[in-house]
Amino acid sequence: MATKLPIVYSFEDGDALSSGLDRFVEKVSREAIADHGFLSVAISGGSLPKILSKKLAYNKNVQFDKWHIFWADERCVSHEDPDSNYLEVKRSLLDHIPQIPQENIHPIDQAYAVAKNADGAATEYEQQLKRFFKDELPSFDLLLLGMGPDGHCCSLFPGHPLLDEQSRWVAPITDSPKPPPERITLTYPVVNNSQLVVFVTAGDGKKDMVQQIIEQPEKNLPCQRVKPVGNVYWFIDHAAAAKLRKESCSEYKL
Ligand SMILES: O=C1O[C@H](COP(=O)(O)O)[C@@H](O)[C@H](O)[C@H]1O
Repeated sequence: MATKLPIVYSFEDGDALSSGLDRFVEKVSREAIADHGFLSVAISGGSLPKILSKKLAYNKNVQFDKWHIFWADERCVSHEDPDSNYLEVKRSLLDHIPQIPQENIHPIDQAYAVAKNADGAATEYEQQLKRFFKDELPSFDLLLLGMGPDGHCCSLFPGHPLLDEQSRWVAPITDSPKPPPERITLTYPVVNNSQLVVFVTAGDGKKDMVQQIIEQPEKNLPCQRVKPVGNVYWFIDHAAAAKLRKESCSEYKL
C-alpha cells in the first residue's frame, strides 16, 4: 500500500495559523457530531493549546457541548502546576467555553499525578479510555499534537523504548529527557488508530526539525511514526516552514 504523505499548510503568521486551524477544527467537529453525535479529541501540551485557542475559544459555530476532551500526554504534576498540560488547555481553552460539560473533560487523575506515580496514572487513564470507548481500542476523531525540537510528539521521545510499546494504550514514562521526568502518554496503537492527526507547530526554532520530518521520512522520528487511519496534517507558520521545498506545502482550502 502506498504511504500517505502528510498534508502541510503553512500560514503567514501566528494569527493566520490560528484562524486556519480554527476553521479546520470547526469542520472536523461538525462532521464527527453529524456522524455519531460527539467529537472525541485528545490534545497535547506545550505551545499547542495557545495557538489552538486563540480563535477557537471564541468560535460560536462549534457545538462544544458535544466535545469530549482527553490529553495526548500529561506530566505527573498537580492540575495547578505550571507544567501541567491540563492547566494549559484549561486556561487557554476550557475557561472560555463553559458549554463543555465537566464530565466531558477527562484529565489525568490528580492523586497519582501529585504522587508522581506514573504507572498508576497511566493505568487509571487507560481505564478512563476503556470506559469511554467501551473496551475497544480508542479511535479518537481528532488528535491535536505538538512537535518538540527533537521530533518528539506526545511523550514519545527519539530512541526511547516506549516507541515500541504495543500492549498498553497509555504508558508511563519516568525518564523523560524533557522535564518533568514522570509523565504518561498515549502509545502508537492508540495514536495510529485515530481518525485524523493534526500537528501544530510554529517558529524559527522548529524549522530544521519540520524539514527533516516532512522531507526525510527515512529518519523514523517519533512524529514520522504517526500513521493514523485518515490523514496527517501539519499546520505551521512560515517561520517553521522556512526550510521546506515549495512542493511540500499544499494550498489551504476547506
Ligand atoms: O513536553 C511536551 O512537549 C511537546 C512539544 O512542546 P512545544 O512547546 O515544543 O510545542 C508537547 O507536544 C507535549 O504535549 C508536551 O508534554
